[in-house]
Amino acid sequence: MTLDVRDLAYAYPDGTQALFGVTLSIAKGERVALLGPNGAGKTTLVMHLNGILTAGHGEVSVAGLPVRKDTLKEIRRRVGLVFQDPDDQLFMPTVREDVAFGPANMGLRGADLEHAVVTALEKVGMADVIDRPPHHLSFGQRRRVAVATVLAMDPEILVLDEPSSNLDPASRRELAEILRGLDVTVLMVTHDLPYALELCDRSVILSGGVIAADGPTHEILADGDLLAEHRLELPYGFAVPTPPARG
Ligand SMILES: Nc1ncnc2c1ncn2[C@@H]1O[C@H](COP(=O)(O)OP(=O)(O)OP(=O)(O)O)[C@@H](O)[C@H]1O
Repeated sequence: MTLDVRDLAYAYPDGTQALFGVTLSIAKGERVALLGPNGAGKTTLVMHLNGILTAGHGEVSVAGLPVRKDTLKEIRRRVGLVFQDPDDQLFMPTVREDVAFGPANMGLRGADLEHAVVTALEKVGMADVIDRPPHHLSFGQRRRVAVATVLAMDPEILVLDEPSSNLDPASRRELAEILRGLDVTVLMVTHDLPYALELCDRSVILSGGVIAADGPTHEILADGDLLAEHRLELPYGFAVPTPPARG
């Protein structure tokens, strides 16, 4: 398994219990959507995946390596977290330096470093902005560069928080094409149910700090009662297509 979360429970220091024993496994190459209403615990779960939070009960491991204080450096290489706001991720004078930051920290230098940077930017179609300051780019371009900053580390799993938010329809579609084309395991937190359907065969609903459903996205999105129970809504008039029969 690329990601293994076992019985993870977590309460914030003020006593708010955000997770109540979450168990979730993701196999290599899967793309999984993490759905759920506001306050469900999605961000809290994601913050455990690369050790921003570690104080909970239970265990998280990435490609067999448990997330602990002494493994954090390697865990942060293995888990590429793309925040909702690219400006939380881009802080260097140029795109090149931002994308180089992670691999340089891992010890890459010279031609190897340049190769990692250029390859990551090519994967998101942003190689032509390599010398530009990130703050001169559009929001959609900055989001793609933010994806490149983590791809440059060659992660085991790419974790995206609301990847389609604030994107215009064309940028939204282009990012979906980029994500579909990557050869990487993906966990994507989203409120955008059509995006989950487009990109992820499997969806998990987290609600009230527990996993309420885990299954094929088209089945979950076709279950109106399940969606309503967890405050999930498809856009008006959106029909979930029936998947082709297997076998
Ligand atoms: N720093 C904090 N201190 C105390 N409670 C917190 C803190 N951060 C989040 N919480 C609480 O933990 C619970 C889970 O929040 P979390 O942010 O993980 O939900 P979420 O599913 O990501 O929601 P959203 O869709 O709104 O981003 C909520 O009850 C929230 O109020």
